[in-house]
Amino acid sequence: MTLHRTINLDLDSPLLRVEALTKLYGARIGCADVSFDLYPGEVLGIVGESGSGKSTLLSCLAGHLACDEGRVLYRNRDVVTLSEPERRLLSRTEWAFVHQNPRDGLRMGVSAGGNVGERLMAVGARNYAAIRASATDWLGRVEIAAERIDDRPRQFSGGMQQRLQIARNLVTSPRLVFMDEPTGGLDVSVQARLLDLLRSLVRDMGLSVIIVTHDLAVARLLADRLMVMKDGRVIEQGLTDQVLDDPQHAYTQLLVSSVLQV
Ligand SMILES: Nc1ncnc2c1ncn2[C@@H]1O[C@H](COP(=O)(O)OP(=O)(O)OP(=O)(O)O)[C@@H](O)[C@H]1O
Repeated sequence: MTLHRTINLDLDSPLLRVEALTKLYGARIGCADVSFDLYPGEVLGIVGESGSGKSTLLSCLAGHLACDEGRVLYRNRDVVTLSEPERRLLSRTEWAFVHQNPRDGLRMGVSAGGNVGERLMAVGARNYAAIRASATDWLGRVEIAAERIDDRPRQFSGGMQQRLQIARNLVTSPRLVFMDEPTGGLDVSVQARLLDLLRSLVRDMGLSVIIVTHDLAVARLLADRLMVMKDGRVIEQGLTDQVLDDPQHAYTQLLVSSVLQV
C-alpha cells in the first residue's frame, strides 16, 4: 500500500467523507449521526460549548477512538476498518494531529531538532545532514531560532512548544491536519501570534484542516466552514461568515451573542 505523496488529488472529490458517525459512552452520547464532506484545501471548524462532543468527534475521525456506527472515508478508503499498522502509516504520512497540550504531541526528552527530524526519519529519510537542514528550516518557519535546535522542549515557553509541535507535524507535508484547540491555554498575545502563523502555513501549504475550538474568534480567523455541535449532534453548518454573522439556530445565536457581549 502506498499512502505517500505521489498521487494527484481530485479537487472536486472530498478528501474526507463522514457518514452518520456515532460514538456512545455507555448510555451517554459522545457524538451522534455526524455527516460532512471535507474538500482538499478546506479548513473546517468544529465549535460548541464544553461537552458538546467536539473532541469525541475529532478522536473518532483521527482513529484514536473507535466509533460505534458510521463510516469515515479518506480518499474513498474506509479508515474505520483500517488495520492498526495501516492507520499508523497514514498518521505518519498523510495525516497530522496538533494537540492542545504540546506535551501530548512532542517528545519532551528529545531535542527540538530531533522532534522534527524524527518525523522525517519515520517516513524514510536517512541522510542526517539533510534531516538537520530540514529541521533547521522548519524551526525558522515556526519562528524558533536555529541556535535552539539542540535544546529540549522543556526549555521552551508554552508558545514555543506549540510552534515546535506544529513544525513536527507539518515537516512531512501532510494533506490533512487535525487540530484540537491549538491555541488553548496560551496568553492572548501568544495566541494571536500563533494564529497568524497557523493561518499562513495552512494557506501556503494548501492544507486541509479540521480544527476543534470553543473560541469563535479562532474559528473566524482560520475556518472556511463551521459545524456547530450541541449534545453530540451537529445543529448548524455553513460558511464561517454566514454562521457567525447570521446564525439560524437559537443555540448558535446564543453562542455568538455571548461572545459579542464580552
Ligand atoms: N471517556 C469518556 N467516558 C464517558 N463519557 C465521556 C468520555 N469522554 C467524553 N464523554 C462525554 O461525551 C460527551 C462529549 O464530550 P467531549 O469531550 O467530546 O466534548 P467537547 O465538546 O470536546 O468538550 P470540551 O470542550 O470540554 O473538551 C460529554 O457528555 C462527555 O461527558
